[in-house]
Amino acid sequence: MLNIKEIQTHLDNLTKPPGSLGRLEEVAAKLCFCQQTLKPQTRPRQIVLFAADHGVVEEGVSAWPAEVTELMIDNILSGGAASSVLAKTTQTQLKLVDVGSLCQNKKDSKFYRCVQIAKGTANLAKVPAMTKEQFEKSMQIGKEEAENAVKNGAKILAAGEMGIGNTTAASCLSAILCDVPVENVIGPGAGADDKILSRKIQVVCSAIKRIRTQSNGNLAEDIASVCGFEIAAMAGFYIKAAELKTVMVIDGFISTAAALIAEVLFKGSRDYMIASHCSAEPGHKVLLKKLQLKPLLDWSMRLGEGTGALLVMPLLDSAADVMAKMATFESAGIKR
Ligand SMILES: O=C(O)c1ccc[n+]([C@@H]2O[C@H](COP(=O)([O-])O)[C@@H](O)[C@H]2O)c1
Ligand SMILES: Cc1cc2nc[nH]c2cc1C
Repeated sequence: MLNIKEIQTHLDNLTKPPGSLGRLEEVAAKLCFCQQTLKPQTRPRQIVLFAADHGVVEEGVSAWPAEVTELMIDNILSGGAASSVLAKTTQTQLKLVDVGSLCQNKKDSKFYRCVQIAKGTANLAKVPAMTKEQFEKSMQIGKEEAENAVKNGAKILAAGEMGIGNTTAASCLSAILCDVPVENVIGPGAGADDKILSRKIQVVCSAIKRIRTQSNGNLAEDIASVCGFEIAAMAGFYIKAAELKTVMVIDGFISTAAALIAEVLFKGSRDYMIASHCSAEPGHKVLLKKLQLKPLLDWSMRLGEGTGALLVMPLLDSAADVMAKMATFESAGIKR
């Protein structure tokens, strides 16, 4: 078993003042510890984007109509989305899994899987978004995706999402799991104006109230009642990645809500997580704090789709290369 002390000793033997590569050293150490080697690998790697729709959109909580989820699925698969572009730039294989969008027809792409649990969740403002069975089924799909990716050789995993309305679900989850006031975790999502925002606050407050007054104490059921199929699938994906001791890069607000579900249901998952960035969505900070993860970037991004996770892949490449390729003081003949 390679321990942190041995990894740190190697880092300090490399030709640089100890600690002078700052957080790059932290990332390098995490890769080494998770992979149990001083020569960690960051390729091949895979990002799986989970897409789904949300019944709560009918309450007027998003600046966009639900149809945009399908249009973006098409865009992602045909290479025009930010995630498609960044996946190419960073040489990360991208797959899209539809776990519950409103799409009627299957798409024609080898990087696509359609396993719709339902055509969107139920409206969480009125009823539970999904049953516990649907929640478990979504998690299972995520687990399968992580398992397949690792079987196919992926050394680094990332998940992302596409789902109009999913910041409302993620806000509910954040308020429940972090036990903070709703105002601390609600933001404009994909561009809500003041009117939409105040409706969103009402909807989230009443869903939380319903859970707090009607919960039978089963946390998984409470989570399911405000979750999204793509969020549950990402949680399953992260749990399986942790079980397989594989490093996973976490994206934005919604992905981090799923990461917290994973940690709650499978303690220790966070040890394999690297937080790529802190989104402009206010709840993201709250979730990262709860998970005790320090994001690599704070670039005011708020797109989702796995874009933050993709953006930091070259940082992981650099960390791995530093570890594996730098000269040591001894090999370079430098006395300390
Ligand atoms: O990941 C984030 O931090 C993030 C922050 C704001 C919005 N999004 C994306 O915007 C969509 C949800 O926004 P909304 O306003 O429809 O709930 C969904 O497709 C997410 O990928 C993502
Ligand atoms: C255009 C658009 C692209 C997205 N990608 C992720 N969420 C999104 C939301 C919208 C509205």
